[in-house]
Amino acid sequence: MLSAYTSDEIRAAERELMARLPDGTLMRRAATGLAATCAGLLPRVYGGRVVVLAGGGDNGGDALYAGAALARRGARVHAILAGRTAHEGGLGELRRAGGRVAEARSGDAVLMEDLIVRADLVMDGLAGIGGAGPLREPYATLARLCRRAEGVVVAVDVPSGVDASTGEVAGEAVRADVTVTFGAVKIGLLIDPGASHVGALTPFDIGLRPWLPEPGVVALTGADVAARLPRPGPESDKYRRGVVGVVAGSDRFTGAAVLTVGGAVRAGAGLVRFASSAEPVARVRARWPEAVTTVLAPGEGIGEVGRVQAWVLGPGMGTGEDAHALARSVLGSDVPVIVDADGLTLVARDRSLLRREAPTLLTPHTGELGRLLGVPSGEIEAARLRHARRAAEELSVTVLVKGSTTLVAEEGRPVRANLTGTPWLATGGTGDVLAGIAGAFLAAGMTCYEAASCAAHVHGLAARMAAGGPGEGEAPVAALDVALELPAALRSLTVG
Ligand SMILES: NC(=O)C1=CN([C@@H]2O[C@H](COP(=O)(O)OP(=O)(O)OC[C@H]3O[C@@H](n4cnc5c(N)ncnc54)[C@H](OP(=O)(O)O)[C@@H]3O)[C@@H](O)[C@H]2O)[C@@H](O)CC1
Ligand SMILES: Nc1ncnc2c1ncn2[C@@H]1O[C@H](COP(=O)(O)OP(=O)(O)O)[C@@H](O)[C@H]1O
Ligand SMILES: [K+]
Repeated sequence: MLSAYTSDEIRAAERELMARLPDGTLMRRAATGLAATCAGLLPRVYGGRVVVLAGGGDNGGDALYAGAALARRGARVHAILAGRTAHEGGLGELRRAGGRVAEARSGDAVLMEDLIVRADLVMDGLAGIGGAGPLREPYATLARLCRRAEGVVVAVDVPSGVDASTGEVAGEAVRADVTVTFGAVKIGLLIDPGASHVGALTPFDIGLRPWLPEPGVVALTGADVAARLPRPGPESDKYRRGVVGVVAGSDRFTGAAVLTVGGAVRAGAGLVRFASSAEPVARVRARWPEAVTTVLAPGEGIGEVGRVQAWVLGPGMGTGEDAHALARSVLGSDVPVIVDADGLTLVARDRSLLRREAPTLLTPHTGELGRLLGVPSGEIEAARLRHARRAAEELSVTVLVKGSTTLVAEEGRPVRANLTGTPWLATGGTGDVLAGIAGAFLAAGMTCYEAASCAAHVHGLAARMAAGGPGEGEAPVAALDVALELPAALRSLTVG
């Protein structure tokens, strides 16, 4: 399990550790790790062109010391100072090692721009966990110039401009190829928009672990998911493995039904019971003969569908009166329910649907969450963590918020950030598949929190495998490809 922390938590741990070490030891450790990573990224250290962007704080100090270490190995190092002051020790050491120094406020702007653009490596030491609010000038201009850098951009601890505690980005921010982060992973490195500025995340241990608290955000690794996934034993039968009921689709939206059932079937449900109107039932029967189907008359509830251990409610079911009655019937059951898509629209309109004893998992994208909370989706995308937590608290349910970062929030537990997935998932119907996967896991007896976070992981993994990435050779995926790739994704997960 990967644990992530706020800036305040990191600072408190640093204080404890620093009190036990000679002055400057921690920064030396950080700079040593940073210099080693940078050396590995340079085509050749000797003669390599390195630019150090240094803010006025300790983040700049790390970068200056690391720059000095590279200069001692023969790199041509230029520091550009963004603050009115710079870290004294680091600056002195860089100068002694032969590094050149310019000040962003008074130096030759064209020359500095040229240095950044043409460097083999740019170290971003503008601001780390001490960064607050939108980057001011000249920090913002330097961060913007990093985008034009032809060499590799290495963020020191945190890409400058990214809020280390939340992943929020209020203005300009550095887009790094690599982020070397010290002591522990910061929450903002896992959650978009911050996460998409990080590049390859390279944690470097400086000994903070014993002083870190319980994390507020965690991420499951493949081994964590493998250890949690249901597997049939010798005594298993289809009922014990978990029967999932799916209420999805309508005469207008038949595909959502096929995809949701597909997610549940391919993720390993013991049995899928599917209930809807005649047209989606015909489509599901044709595509997934494994499913047991029931045609519902308009306005009819789930009374005749048979016993299930969990329901998935919503994809493509419509939002009219009959759909509302059907949603009430499903949410009136005494088993866990996943509410997705149209089901969420119904719940946003009539919150009383959520008054129930059994657990409920909502799986909104940011637009749907916006409707639930009465907040524009843009605000949710800018501050995902805050809104995921708020939704879980306000609605007293487990919430899986979809999008470029998927988060699972439940009151009293750390938020789980998902590390798998690919932007290729941004295509119609993939959310329906996800709801089906989570349904299979929930029916197998997992809690909403575990089912949601494991489903997100497996879904993201299947999508990546279907897309064929990372890097060259990727191709678009269709939602059904994700469902079909699920067994391969599940097979690839091994308990560590
Ligand atoms: N403590 C330790 O032992 C260790 C600490 N470590 C390192 O220290 C880092 C934390 O250092 P820190 O606390 O000095 O803060 P830091 O991230 O440099 O930011 C402050 C600077 O940024 C500037 N600035 C801020 N916001 C800004 C804005 N919006 N726009 C523009 N400028 C802005 C701010 O400017 P000012 O407000 O002073 O004008 C100030 O100059 C941490 O991330 C890690 O790298 C490691 O070496 C491990 C050991
Ligand atoms: N930019 C992105 N990067 C990674 N994953 C994404 C991105 N955009 C969407 N996704 C994922 O794609 C899926 C889309 O689900 P959803 O919005 O419900 O679509 P639909 O309703 O068409 O099924 C979710 O799992 C979401 O997390
Ligand atoms: K930085």
